[in-house]
Amino acid sequence: MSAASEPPPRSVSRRGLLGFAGAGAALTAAGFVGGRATAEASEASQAPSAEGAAGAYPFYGEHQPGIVTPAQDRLHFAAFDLTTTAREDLVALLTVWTAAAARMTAGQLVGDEATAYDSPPDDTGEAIGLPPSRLTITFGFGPSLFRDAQGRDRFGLAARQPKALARLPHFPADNLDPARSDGDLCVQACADDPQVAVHAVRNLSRLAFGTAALRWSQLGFGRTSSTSTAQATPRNLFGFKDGTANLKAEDSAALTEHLWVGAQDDPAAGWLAGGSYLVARRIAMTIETWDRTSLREQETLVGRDRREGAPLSGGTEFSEPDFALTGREGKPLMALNSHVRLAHPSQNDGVQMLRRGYNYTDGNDALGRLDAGLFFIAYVRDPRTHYIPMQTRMSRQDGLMEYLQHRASALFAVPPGASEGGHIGQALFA
Ligand SMILES: C=CC1=C(C)c2cc3[nH]c(cc4nc(cc5[nH]c(cc1n2)c(C)c5CCC(=O)O)C(CCC(=O)O)=C4C)c(C)c3C=C
Ligand SMILES: [Fe+2]
Repeated sequence: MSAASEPPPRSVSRRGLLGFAGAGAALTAAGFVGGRATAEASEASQAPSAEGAAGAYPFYGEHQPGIVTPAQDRLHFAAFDLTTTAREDLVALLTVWTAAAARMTAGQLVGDEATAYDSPPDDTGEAIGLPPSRLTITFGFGPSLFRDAQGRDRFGLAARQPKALARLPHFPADNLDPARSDGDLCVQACADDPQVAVHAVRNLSRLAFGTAALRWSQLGFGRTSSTSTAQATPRNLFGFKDGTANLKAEDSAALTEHLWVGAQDDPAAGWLAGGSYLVARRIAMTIETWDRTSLREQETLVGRDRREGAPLSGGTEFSEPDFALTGREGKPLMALNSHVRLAHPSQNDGVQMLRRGYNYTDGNDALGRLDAGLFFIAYVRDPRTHYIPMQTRMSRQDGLMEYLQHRASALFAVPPGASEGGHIGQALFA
């Protein structure tokens, strides 16, 4: 389903209370899927929250939600490592996660509120009474799910590992923290309310207890992209519009060409057809230095003007840059080391990506400098053609790199959407 035909969010309140086997029995999928109807919980009588802010996207569909879905305002991203060695535990986890994700995106609690008074509640509770807030939950599989660091087949899946799913290479100037990089599984939770996004990751993490453990996580605020032509372009922490020339949900031909994995892309990994690849990079921005840089220099490095986001070669925000145009001194108006020039499809064999990143701030250092930046997320059809060459070139030549540090990195294969009654990644295990 293209985003243009994606059903609009429904307005509901977070209160339906279909049954859910508690955390202890969480991984017995049947206990979850067959859940008991227990509509008598106290929250069920709460008044629905305000309409309008209450949009709900369906979880099931051809593609996973949270990719071409109009980017929400908040992010909670998490990577998990499996602690089990049993394939059936992995399948049970994906089954339980799928059902829980469908419930939470619909604005429901994950479990049965009518649990024994002396047991911990099935749902952690902090989203009770909150609307769905356009929550989407998107799951991905890391290379280490297929083979461990020694190349051993962990779950009998190695033969089906996509060729493009390998740890990203070390790029020039990378300064990565391994503890914040990679992971067997990932969960991207996006919503307009941070509490709803955090609730989603927290409950999925809780359901994984005994099967998978949180490896790293990242909060994001302020989307740094538009994924629909209906959205206004937001700004990143450098103060520039970000997302202008992004792939947009309405351009279904471009999505087919650059975003979705095709059925013939990798015959051994046919299970990924209709899915995509998710690149995650935690990029620290030295904003104090940036803030002491002239506007002229800032705009030259980006290649666009700060106010309108128009290319420096002229026009308005959505005008195509003219890389041949030169100024009075004979220099190109779009500098050779400008970010937009180096990232433009014309410099990258025509490839495009769907960017879906968020701003982040995580405190400050002893000198009072903010630990802030961009949690870069991009979805691509094939990272070998659509990300790695561009990143290599940008790491070497992009003038913005003087103000950036890539601190974490991960790549995940994002399976297609699940159908009702099935689970995420089901075709991988068939
Ligand atoms: C390798 C991919 C990219 C990384 C990493 C990246 C980091 C990054 N970008 C900005 C700010 C802007 N990026 C803009 C455009 C843009 N960036 C990429 C790719 C990466 N960016 C692409 C493909 C594009 C589109 C290029 C085009 O077709 O014109 C812009 C301009 C506005 C826009 O079109 O979105 C800004 C501003 C930062 C600050 C950053 C790392 C922190
Ligand atoms: Fe960029």
